[in-house]
Amino acid sequence: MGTKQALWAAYWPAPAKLNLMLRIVGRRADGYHLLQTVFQFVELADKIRFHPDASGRVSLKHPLPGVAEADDLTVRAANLLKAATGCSEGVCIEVEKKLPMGGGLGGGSSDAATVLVALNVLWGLHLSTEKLMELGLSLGADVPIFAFGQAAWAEGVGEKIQAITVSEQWVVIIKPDCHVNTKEIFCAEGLTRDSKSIRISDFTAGQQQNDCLDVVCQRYPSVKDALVDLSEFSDAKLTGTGACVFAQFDSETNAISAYQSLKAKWQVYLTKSVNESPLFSMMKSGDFIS
Ligand SMILES: C[C@@](CO)(OP(=O)(O)O)[C@H](O)COP(=O)(O)OP(=O)(O)OC[C@H]1O[C@@H](n2ccc(N)nc2=O)[C@H](O)[C@@H]1O
Ligand SMILES: Nc1ncnc2c1ncn2[C@@H]1O[C@H](COP(=O)(O)OP(=O)(O)O)[C@@H](O)[C@H]1O
Repeated sequence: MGTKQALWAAYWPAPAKLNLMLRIVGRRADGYHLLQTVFQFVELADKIRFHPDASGRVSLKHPLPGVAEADDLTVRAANLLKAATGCSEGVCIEVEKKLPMGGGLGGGSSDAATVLVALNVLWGLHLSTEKLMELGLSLGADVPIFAFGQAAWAEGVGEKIQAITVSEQWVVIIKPDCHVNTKEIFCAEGLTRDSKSIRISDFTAGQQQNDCLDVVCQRYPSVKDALVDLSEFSDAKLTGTGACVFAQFDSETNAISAYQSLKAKWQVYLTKSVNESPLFSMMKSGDFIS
């Protein structure tokens, strides 16, 4: 890893995730749904920089519109780390937001995980990945996968995680102009909640449905429109509870051509899927971007 100075000057990536499939296989006593899902990362990422604060306070350089500073997942993650370790350090967190909020790409959860992983290094806390994942789970169901950092098969509410290798491809993502409320989808009457549990080999053999798809398309017509438009180019899927939809391409030329055609009508992103989170790739390579 780089020198202390290089680490404090670095921009730490907080990548988006895709759910390559999502099955709802049951429900816990507290109402939370039991899932089977496959997570993979993409190179598209928020970027986070940390500035030491001798006062011991945790603050944000640029609060996000519509999110109170104390509710921001990055601030909550840093305060959680302090409470769990008794660390008296302070930090000002600077987030360069690239990921659309509330789009099913997990940006807030990823920001929180990057704060946990980065401050563990910057503050010299030496917490294990398992401990960071456990702390992350108390912030949100999607935080542990980002602290784990490898594409994974996940069960439970997303906390029982097993690394898998899936093919890395070019990806085109459309963010429809709507905000899907995750809670509303999980509360919907028509939601499939009794899918049969499958094995990883079933997923590999092609069982890759997203059980939220029908309910999301009924309630959010622009998600359905985006799926129809993207399907012209490749198999299109919903990530998580949406609103984003994505398609994978093994040819860069085909991905660029889809991106070019769609961008007149949609907010669209061209990126690559990766099995190792760019956060972990950066830490392993020691190639810190400042
Ligand atoms: C569905 C997934 C798949 O990756 O992603 P998103 O598309 O939302 O990002 C996640 O499990 C989302 O996890 P997370 O982002 O932490 O969910 P939250 O916003 O906390 O959930 C909002 C509400 O949805 C319901 N909920 C959420 C997750 C779950 N497994 N069962 C549920 O019933 C609960 O009522 C919860 O209060
Ligand atoms: N640092 C953060 N970045 C994004 N959203 C945040 C953050 N902190 C709190 N939030 C809240 O979390 C919600 C979900 O954000 P996000 O993780 O981007 O979406 P999703 O879970 O659909 O992928 C946002 O609408 C916002 O209110």
